[in-house]
Amino acid sequence: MTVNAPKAEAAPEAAPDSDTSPAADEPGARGARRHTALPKARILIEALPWLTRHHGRTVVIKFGGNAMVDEELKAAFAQDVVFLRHAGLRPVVVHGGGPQISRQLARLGLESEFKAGLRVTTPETMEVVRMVLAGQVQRELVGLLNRHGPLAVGMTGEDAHILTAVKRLAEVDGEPVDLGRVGEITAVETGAVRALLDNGRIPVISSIARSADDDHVYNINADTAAAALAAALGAETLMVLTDVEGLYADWPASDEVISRLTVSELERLLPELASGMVPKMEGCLTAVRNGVRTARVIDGRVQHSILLEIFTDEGIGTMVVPDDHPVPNAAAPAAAHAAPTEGES
Ligand SMILES: Nc1ncnc2c1ncn2[C@@H]1O[C@H](COP(=O)(O)OP(=O)(O)O)[C@@H](O)[C@H]1O
Ligand SMILES: CC(=O)N[C@@H](CCC(=O)OP(=O)(O)O)C(=O)O
Repeated sequence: MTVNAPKAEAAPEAAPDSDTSPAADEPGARGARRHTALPKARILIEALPWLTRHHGRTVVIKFGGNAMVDEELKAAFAQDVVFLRHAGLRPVVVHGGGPQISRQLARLGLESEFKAGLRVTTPETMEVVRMVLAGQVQRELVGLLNRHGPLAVGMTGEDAHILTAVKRLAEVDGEPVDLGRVGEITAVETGAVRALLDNGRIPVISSIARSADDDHVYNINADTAAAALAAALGAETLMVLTDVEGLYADWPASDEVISRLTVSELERLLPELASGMVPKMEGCLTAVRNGVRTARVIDGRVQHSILLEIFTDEGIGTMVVPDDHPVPNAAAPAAAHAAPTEGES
């Protein structure tokens, strides 16, 4: 048994502890090292209420194509998700890749056209969507996560009937508009996702759905797919990572972020929102209406934004809560995301 060692167990990649070196054996050296490690212990202890609160809970994280800004951010995203998994949560990643799809279409000389915020998807476009989401973006995320161990398993909504959809029409100026192979989710089959979670894995899901007649596949907005999955899994939290700080109250005129919204407040606000935020906020609304405890839109450009959101009272972004969700103590710092108390997240 090691008593009062500066570190009971070295991190796998850390240099071997220098306990046995002559310098470390000098009486002052041990005391000083213990002292310098204390802030780390405090940070860990600060996270205890959140760790307790979220243990064993499912968190669906939507990683948007616009938030995948650089290699460092993507690596930090993967670290956060693996951290959640090792902290006893059950993270599920649903990813987008809109900009990546548009780039590939441009390379092929195909145009990207959006109506009501959704990509007009011809059968030819659908092939590119599937190739980019399942063959590139998903593979990259799975690879980044699996640098930390055999954790992530990639799937699309087609696999094991996870997502089934029917054709979705958009509405533009009050008129129905045909978007081609864009789908509206009609059923979510969570068996395969739950089995992976029970097995300690991290499912990484591309936003593509099968059609009920198995005739073809549908392009699904990734925010919508993440929200449907969060609801079907009975997730604790839906976390949408994007390229802005959260929902701006008066975008683009001001950058004042709305930190907390109830379902009723969001319902009133929704008709006024501009296109990028519409699927996100509709998704948050659907998720919370269907039992997800909180849905959050956070800034994916901030390194470790997921950990900040889950484990600290420095929560960032916009949080959507049920109407009867307890209002946090207004006197507490960062009131919208203050430390969890009974019934709070
Ligand atoms: N009220 C709003 N608050 C914040 N962003 C908004 C708002 N209305 C529209 N947007 C736009 O929505 C964008 C995010 O949506 P999107 O580009 O689809 O991102 P992602 O790829 O992460 O899904 C922002 O970059 C911003 O331009
Ligand atoms: C129907 C529809 O618009 N599908 C999206 C799917 C990807 C997506 O949603 O990616 P982001 O999350 O990065 O925006 C698209 O084709 O761009």
